[in-house]
Amino acid sequence: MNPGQPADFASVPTIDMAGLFSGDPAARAEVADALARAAREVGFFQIVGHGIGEARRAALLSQAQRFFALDHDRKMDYYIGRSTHHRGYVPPGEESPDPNKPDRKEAFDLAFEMSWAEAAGTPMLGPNVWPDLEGFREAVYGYYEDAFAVGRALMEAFAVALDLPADQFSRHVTQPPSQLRLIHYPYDAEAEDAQGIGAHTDYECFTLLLPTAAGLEVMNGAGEWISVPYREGALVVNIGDMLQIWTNGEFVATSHRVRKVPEERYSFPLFFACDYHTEVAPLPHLVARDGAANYEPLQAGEHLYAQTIQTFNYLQARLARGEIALPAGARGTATFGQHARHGDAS
Ligand SMILES: O=C(O)CCC(=O)C(=O)O
Ligand SMILES: [Fe+2]
Repeated sequence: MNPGQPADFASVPTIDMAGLFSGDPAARAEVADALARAAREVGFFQIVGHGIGEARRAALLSQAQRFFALDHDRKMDYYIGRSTHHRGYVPPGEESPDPNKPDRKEAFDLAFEMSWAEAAGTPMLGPNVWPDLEGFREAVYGYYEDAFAVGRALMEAFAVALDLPADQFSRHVTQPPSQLRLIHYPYDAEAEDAQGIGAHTDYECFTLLLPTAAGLEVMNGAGEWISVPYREGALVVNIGDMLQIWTNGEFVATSHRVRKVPEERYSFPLFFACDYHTEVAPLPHLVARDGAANYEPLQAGEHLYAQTIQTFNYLQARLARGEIALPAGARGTATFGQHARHGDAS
């Protein structure tokens, strides 16, 4: 298999991860192997048996609906362009993986809760911005903590499946810039094939996404778009750039997109990152096995920051005014993933 390339898969597998939480080593190994196989061949899978209950998921959705139903002006009180460290409301048109095609979506962005002292001036880190809505913070951050725990279990299972110590990756996860986005894709019958989110890979280690409907499509090794079916209560997991590098391309950061939605849709991705200052380089034993390192190392937080600067209008404006700078050695967008090679036309 080519490093960083998925197989010509025709569907996205579903894996029951409950065995990971059992005390039975054989059950844990079986789940870990299934996860690693999917990470290698598809870069995407759905998980059930993750233990995040219906009440938790429903509370997240109802708070997101409540927030997005506010007047535009009220939402703009929390505009991300007012934040020093990328927290708050992202209005439609603010963000575009392809600058000529802005996404048709709005979002609310938060991340790992941290004090200013802990953030110590690091870009992307700091306290969250919370809307003045009773119960919002508890519901949303409660979901964050549950999904974060599932992410940690997955990360440890990936390490075990690669014959590494269980904490090989997770020891780099103490106060990471892992973001939870509440995304709202409004339905607009008039919109002419306006994409929900353009083709891209995710920048972090992996993403855990809770959607409310189908709509997500992923690109297989042949350049064909494959739909991810909606499965109530399942989380969609996909590998991001950092785990592709760490595994020397054994796990693939698969390109994905959301086209014009046929109905109103919400989705809640948690982008599971490692700590800002982590150097992510192909692991030595995988380089030895493969005979070469397939990727240059990158600095986790800087990769995230550089990609974010390149896709958000307000950060582009700060860059143009000289208020911020792109980290040295920043990769362009679409460095990872197959969509640049195949083109992202349907
Ligand atoms: O809404 C979705 O299903 C996909 C969202 C996504 O890919 C992202 O936010 O990176
Ligand atoms: Fe994504």
